[in-house]
Amino acid sequence: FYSKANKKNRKILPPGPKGFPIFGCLHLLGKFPPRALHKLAKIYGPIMHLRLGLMTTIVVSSPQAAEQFLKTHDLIFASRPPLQASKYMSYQQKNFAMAPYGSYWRKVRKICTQNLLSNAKINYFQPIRKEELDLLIEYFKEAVRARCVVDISAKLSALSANMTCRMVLGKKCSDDEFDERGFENVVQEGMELVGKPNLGDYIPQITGLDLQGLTKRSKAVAKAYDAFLEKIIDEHVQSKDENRTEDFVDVMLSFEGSEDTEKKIEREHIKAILLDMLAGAMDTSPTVVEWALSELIKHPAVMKKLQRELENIVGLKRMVEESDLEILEYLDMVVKETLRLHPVAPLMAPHESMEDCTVNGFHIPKKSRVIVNAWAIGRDPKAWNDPEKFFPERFIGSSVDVRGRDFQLLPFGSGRRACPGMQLALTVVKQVTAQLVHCFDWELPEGMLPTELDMTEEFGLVTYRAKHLLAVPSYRLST
Ligand code: HEM
Repeated sequence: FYSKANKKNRKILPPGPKGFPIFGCLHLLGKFPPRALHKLAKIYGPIMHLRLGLMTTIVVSSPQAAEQFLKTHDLIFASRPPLQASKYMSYQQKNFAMAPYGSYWRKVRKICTQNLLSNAKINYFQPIRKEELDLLIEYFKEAVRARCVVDISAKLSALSANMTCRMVLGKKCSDDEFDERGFENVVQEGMELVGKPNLGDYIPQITGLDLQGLTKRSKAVAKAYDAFLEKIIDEHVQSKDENRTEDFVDVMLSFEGSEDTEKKIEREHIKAILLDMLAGAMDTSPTVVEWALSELIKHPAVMKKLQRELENIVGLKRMVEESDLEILEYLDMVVKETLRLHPVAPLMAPHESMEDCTVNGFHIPKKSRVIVNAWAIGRDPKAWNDPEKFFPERFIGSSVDVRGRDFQLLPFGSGRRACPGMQLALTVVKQVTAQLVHCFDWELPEGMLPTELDMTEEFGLVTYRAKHLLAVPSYRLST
């Protein structure tokens, strides 16, 4: 009787590969973990258990399983695990993206969504985005005159840095006011460090050894960030210009002095949140545009079809305006298809369970780390026909969207921890992609054929192209 009852009450973890003592399955992650985990999920199933170091990790790899974790049991999985990189670079996880679930996270999410990421604020910053994009178009027009190759990846990254700094910090940031490596490089290094598996996060007993040198690098990046943010905040505090338009730093500083304990936040919180907004916006959107352009160059028929849509709706006598985006249906499909095959945060951000939970009959222990493999979900053959093919037409007549309602397409996540910057991101991605495709034809350098374009991915919290996208523009408009 006892043995029967025991069997009945036994908690069964999801299936998964057995690992080595101590290291667990860390060696299975390979160079590009989303692909390695996708392969393992084909063997063990869409809810898989792995021990990564000493940490219980659950990997979610199908739309149905993702719905269970991000909708049905959303609250239980709404926290984040502690990570070394965030400890050093985000002031002991005082930022918004990695804060554990609770009242602080709720307060910060509200401040950010109301004061930077609401539709009203996005519209308010529209002239800034237009000015910066116009400058980029002028730069490419110069390149047309000089008939030279341009580094699209580098220019997109600079465009995004300028737009983001102006929206968040109220001004562009030149490299010379940062550490000698330059602003964009340090932010990119920070993103890389957050995304790279750090052994200390998986085997806490060896954290102090810093075997990969990642903690040392995180501390150096944190020091550069801190000096920079202190300078920006001081400039805002000391500014006597009464005509200056209020930016996000001013808003955050108004909470520092708040009498209301519900709203009050300290200087370290402000710096951590500013960093989140910079990191959240700077690298993600340009990377999506970079992948979209790569796919369009690789698929000339899709490029032509998108250019035809722009010709019909916008015409060749003017550039694309943000107000045109609503009715550009094929552009919407191209962006969705890009995000399906290249979700720039392919493993999202890690979630952590706050309680024991049972999902599909499997026991998920409290404090498990949960990884949702958006990269694998976008390639699930049960959800997508011919999943490896770049084919925007698959969205014709389909209501599937990227906003977190449809679990087969999760580039921005879903549920409580879903991306709060989605609306801003989609506006920027669509506007920049449309403008570059409308204003220019693009040819690969040195006679390279579209089929020869290297599409290798470089894994990190944001997955970039391993090689910069280079191309030669020629101008299309009649103005
Ligand atoms: C195309 C661009 C972007 C993509 C693909 C993207 C994707 C994501 C994803 C997948 C997550 C994690 C969701 C989860 O863990 O469940 C996330 C979280 C987040 N994103 Fe984005 N994002 C983008 C742009 C932005 C922008 C422009 C901002 C802000 C200016 C931003 C700020 C954040 C923040 C603060 C979080 C953490 C939310 C939380 O933990 O509550 N993102 N994003």
